[in-house]
Amino acid sequence: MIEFHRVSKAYNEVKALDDVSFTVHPGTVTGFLGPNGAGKSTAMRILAGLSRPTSGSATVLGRPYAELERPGFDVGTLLDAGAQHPGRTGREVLVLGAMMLGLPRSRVDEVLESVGLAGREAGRAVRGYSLGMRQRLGIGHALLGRPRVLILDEPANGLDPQGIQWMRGLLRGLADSGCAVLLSSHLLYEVEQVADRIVLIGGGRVLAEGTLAELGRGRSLEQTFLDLTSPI
Ligand SMILES: Nc1ncnc2c1ncn2[C@@H]1O[C@H](COP(=O)(O)OP(=O)(O)OP(=O)(O)O)[C@@H](O)[C@H]1O
Repeated sequence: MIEFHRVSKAYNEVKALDDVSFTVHPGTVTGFLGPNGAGKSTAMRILAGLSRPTSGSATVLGRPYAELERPGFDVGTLLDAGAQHPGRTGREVLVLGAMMLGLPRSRVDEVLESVGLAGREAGRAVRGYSLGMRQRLGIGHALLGRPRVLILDEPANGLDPQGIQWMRGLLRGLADSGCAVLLSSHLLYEVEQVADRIVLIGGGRVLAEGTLAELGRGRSLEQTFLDLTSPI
């Protein structure tokens, strides 16, 4: 479970988040949408303990990230696919992550297999990876500890059609097994395929929240997005 309770974040005079409240329940994928600069990354960074809210609270499984006792097993994050050291191989990145969690090497092999990077790809340096391969590695890193909560910032960026289809199945399977998944994306068609609920933000405020059917009322998600976020 993820909960934002009246979260605000100001960067000097810029209000990146303004009184944001919403909940992501176990067993669901929640699409987190909004135009550029809406505040999605800021909200996800606060949730993952990388930034502090000016006021309000963001919690994972009932606690702020910093207070989780087993963060690597509770929550998996993909906030920046470019964050891995370019000189490390994909396997090394995951081995380091597994070591930090006290997991066996066999878990690394399982994850490499499940994200489609097993074999030769695992032994290549990350600097030679395409964006899609980096996203797969980042998703694998997030999944290492079999977390119950996933925070994914634009994970479909750079994935090819097979990759997008794979990720759809992966997220659906994780949610069906009880995970709470928060997924930001600008690929509205993709979100429409996989999300159970939508949180739409603009200018740091929640503009709409609900199931696709509740939000759309017969419109496509793209049309709903444009209707709610376009200046009048
Ligand atoms: N470190 C920072 N310092 C100052 N302003 C910031 C900082 N980080 C974000 N902002 C501002 O906060 C607002 C929200 O930015 P944020 O990156 O959260 O939006 P976003 O919804 O993730 O956008 P995008 O879809 O473009 O990734 C923007 O006005 C941005 O300029």
